[in-house]
Amino acid sequence: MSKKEMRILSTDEISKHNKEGDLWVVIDAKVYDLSRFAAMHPGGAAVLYDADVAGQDATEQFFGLHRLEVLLRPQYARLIIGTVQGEESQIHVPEPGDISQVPYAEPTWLNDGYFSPYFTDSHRKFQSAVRRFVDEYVRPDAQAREEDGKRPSQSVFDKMAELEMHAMRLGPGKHLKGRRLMDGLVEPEKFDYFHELIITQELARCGARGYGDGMLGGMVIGLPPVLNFGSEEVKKLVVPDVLAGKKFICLAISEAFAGSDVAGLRCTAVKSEDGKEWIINGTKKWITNGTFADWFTVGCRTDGGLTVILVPRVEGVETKQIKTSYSTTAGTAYVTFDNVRVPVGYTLGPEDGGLLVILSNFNHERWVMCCASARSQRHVVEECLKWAHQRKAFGKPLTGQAIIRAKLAQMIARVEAVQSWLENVTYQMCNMSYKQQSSKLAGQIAFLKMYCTKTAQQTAEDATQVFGGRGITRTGMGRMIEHYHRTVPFDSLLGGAEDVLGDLGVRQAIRKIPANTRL
Ligand code: HEM
Repeated sequence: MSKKEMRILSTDEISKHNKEGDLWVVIDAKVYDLSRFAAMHPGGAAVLYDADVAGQDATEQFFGLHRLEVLLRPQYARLIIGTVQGEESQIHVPEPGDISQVPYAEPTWLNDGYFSPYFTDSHRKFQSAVRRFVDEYVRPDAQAREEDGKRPSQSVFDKMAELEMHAMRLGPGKHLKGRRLMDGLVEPEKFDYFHELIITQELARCGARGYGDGMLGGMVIGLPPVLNFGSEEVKKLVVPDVLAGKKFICLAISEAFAGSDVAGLRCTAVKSEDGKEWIINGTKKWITNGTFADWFTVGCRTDGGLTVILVPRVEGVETKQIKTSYSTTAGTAYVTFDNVRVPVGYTLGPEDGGLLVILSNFNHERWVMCCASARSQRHVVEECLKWAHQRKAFGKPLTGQAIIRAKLAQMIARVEAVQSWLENVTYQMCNMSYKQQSSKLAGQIAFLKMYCTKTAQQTAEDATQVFGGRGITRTGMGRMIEHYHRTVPFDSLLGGAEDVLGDLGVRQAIRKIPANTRL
């Protein structure tokens, strides 16, 4: 209905429409005609004929039971016939790009009146553009694909490619040279890890974990070995199409036989008699984006150790979807290589020196996961604050219960700690050479990831208690919490299991204790 046709209705008039076949309800100063909808209402017709609802202002009841997004669906927005005389809508409908005004819903650097030693004007402009883009194009696709399990839409990949977002997700480096980043907002040489953190955190706000990995998680970990260790010929073959979002690549290391223990891999590569080809046999498991990948960066056992080899989807390569507890939109695959022949020129890094190739990428991969995990955790804090504020139980909002406030306190403290530590590590990355990062940050990043994912799980547990039954329901008020609680273990396993990482950090620290130190 156009604004012109909107009627201004008195509360007296509205209250007369309070029965079956003639039912009006007020929500946030807008009058909804539910006469025909009542029979189709998912919550049943009876609740709408209640004396407190029919012909009355049911705003509070509505928001105790539904998310704001319900009212924004076009089929429901059409039910509005007018507004209440002398009243104005009080509820803010977020616009693409908006910064949330809920305390702790944003990292401090994005809140008015707070300061940051790390984020510059360039980062702020960049954040604002990325958020608008994600709100407009990525979030709707994320929610739809998370439901139907298909991979992220090609139209979204294409739009991201126009802005060079795929290239930026690999971090600062030579691969950005000559590219127009975010419509020219950042010069390639000025792009740093804080810009990358922003992209990762903005994407994580979609609250769709399977989609988050489907959104080329495989590229973020599978392409760096090509960029850093591939021949010029191989790079030319692979990099342009992958960064244009036209072809897909994944990292294929873990197997049913070996996960964190990369030295125990069983997939083999042997040279053909003429020495010109590798012949690859074996299997890989949990390969993100594997179902739709055109290229696989594969860790293989060779005569003298491990070798990383780029494998195209050729004869002998097969991929099967693995059903995990997040959606199939991530394209998690079981991959089999059956006498697959690839040119020896596709070797990435030194023959038998693959361990270095694999390890060299771990810090960045884990740091990316920390960025996403910290932001998802914050999204849950926002959901809990909003819910506790609008939901009434025992005659008062949930925020009136001390036990709920205590849970919120822990959640907020955890997410603030995680983000502050993350920003510190990111600052170190911006100022260290790659070599320095490997020696000084491997332990820091391992601990940070361990801490991010431990606190994430505590927050998932607390949030589920705060939401009650809704926290275990896939639709409605608690759907974000149900999703988070179900998918939170992914971060604690992918890129290095929590306990393995903690141990790695301690072992590195022990090695660096000066030999001449004593209590
Ligand atoms: C414009 C008006 C309304 C629309 C479009 C609407 C729509 C919906 C939808 C789509 C659901 C499914 C759950 C979800 O997606 O959140 C639902 C559930 C429900 N609705 Fe409504 N509704 C309206 C008004 C009301 C009002 C005024 C009440 C007041 C009592 C109410 C009570 C319920 C209940 C009890 C449920 C079940 C909630 C649950 O399973 O947790 N609805 N409604």
